[in-house]
Amino acid sequence: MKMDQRKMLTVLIVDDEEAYREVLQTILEKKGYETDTAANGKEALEKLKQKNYHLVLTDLMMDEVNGMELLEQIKANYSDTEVIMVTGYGTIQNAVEAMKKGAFTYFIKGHDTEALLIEIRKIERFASLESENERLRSLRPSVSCMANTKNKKFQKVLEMAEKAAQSNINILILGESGVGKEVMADYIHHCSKRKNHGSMAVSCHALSENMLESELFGHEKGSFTGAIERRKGRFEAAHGGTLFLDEIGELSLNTQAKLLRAIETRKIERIGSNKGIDVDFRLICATNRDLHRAVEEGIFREDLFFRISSITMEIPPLRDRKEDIPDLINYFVQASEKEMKKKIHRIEASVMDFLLTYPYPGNIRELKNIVERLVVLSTEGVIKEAELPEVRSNDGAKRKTASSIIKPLKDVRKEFEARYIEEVLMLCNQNISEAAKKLHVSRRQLFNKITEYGLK
Ligand SMILES: Nc1ncnc2c1ncn2[C@@H]1O[C@H](COP(=O)(O)OP(=O)(O)OP(=O)(O)O)[C@@H](O)[C@H]1O
Repeated sequence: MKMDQRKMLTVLIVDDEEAYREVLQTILEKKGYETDTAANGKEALEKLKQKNYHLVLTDLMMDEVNGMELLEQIKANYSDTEVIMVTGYGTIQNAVEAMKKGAFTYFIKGHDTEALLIEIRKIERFASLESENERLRSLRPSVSCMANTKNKKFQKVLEMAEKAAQSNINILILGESGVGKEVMADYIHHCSKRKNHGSMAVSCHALSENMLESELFGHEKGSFTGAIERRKGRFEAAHGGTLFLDEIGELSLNTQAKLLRAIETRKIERIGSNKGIDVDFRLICATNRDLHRAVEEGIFREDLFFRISSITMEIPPLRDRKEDIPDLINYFVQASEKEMKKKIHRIEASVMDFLLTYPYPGNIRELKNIVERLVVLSTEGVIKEAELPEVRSNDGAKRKTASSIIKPLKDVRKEFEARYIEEVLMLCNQNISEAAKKLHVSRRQLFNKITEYGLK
């Protein structure tokens, strides 16, 4: 049974001895548990109809539906409710029997109630643990979509992420634009002990150097024109939690030096102040840039690269994990239905065929956009082929969506680069050293490209 984080465990105490009911009620209420009482099994069943209880603490021997019968009814009809059987000395054998029938444990009347409280705390932990997972799922619906991946390579990445989440190690997430690097960073944060503290995301690409530094480190009032009041930066806001730096490859050398110092000393200074402020953060960075290359080109500090990449994981592009496309389509259709208050009853086979086979250069982001658009344009609950903004290529076989005609320049560059390298390799009989020489790049650089584009 789900337990709201703020709510306490709800307990129903069932005993025909009024004095004993009251003793237990007083003890449990002192611990902050919400309690109700019933004088026998029959009364308890009535109460169970009206309210959800996490736990029923029941005496074994009672008239009108005894403890064992009550247990059987609870396990049959309220399977999430735990039962602790309370017995006298002479009936321990029955208590053991009760556990076989699904009771959580038993408690012997007259024993130290501390033992009972320990068992109740266990139930409480289970309930809140379950609710935490539940909360996670409802907060981040995309997480369940990711966690249920059918792709072996991505499963390994997820396993690595879950393990890495347990430590404070710095993590670098690689992958093409739109593959879900930020979603992964979020997942790691929520799998970690830091989940109850903030997770701050900063895109290093979107801001100018000065703005970015002010965003990261904060500033004192009057430290620059426009700094009309003191402002805490993201490092401070992420204290105790996670700092996610997206597009880390875009940082200027200047900011890289400041970031390196913050990572090494775990201290930052607000702009306009030289007072060191302690900050405790887990750093997750992401990029779709080739950082090795950026290091070789001298535009990314090697020491910073080593610092941020204690664990590096690469999210495969969507075209390499096609087995996840059906779940993602379902997820985005449902999410769009909810958001747009529309109901989709049917997707035409040709649209489905397209969605399942399209190569998605823009990865999950592109799939999401296409599905959202299709749901908007749907009529009478049907997504039709006519709604697919398609153009047929000359041979009439391949279809492309309008969103794929105009692509980000960097994607086009990559596609061209991949095709060109492939051609040069062919001319050089797949000899990498020779091709590298002709292309004026190092053998390692070329090798990285070949791996990146999956050319071999
Ligand atoms: N597993 C998933 N389930 C549902 N939605 C997802 C999933 N992964 C990514 N998305 C969605 O796809 C879009 C792109 O995801 P995200 O921003 O995490 O990608 P990214 O790799 O960080 O992109 P960029 O490199 O452009 O920053 C977002 O709208 C995100 O919500």
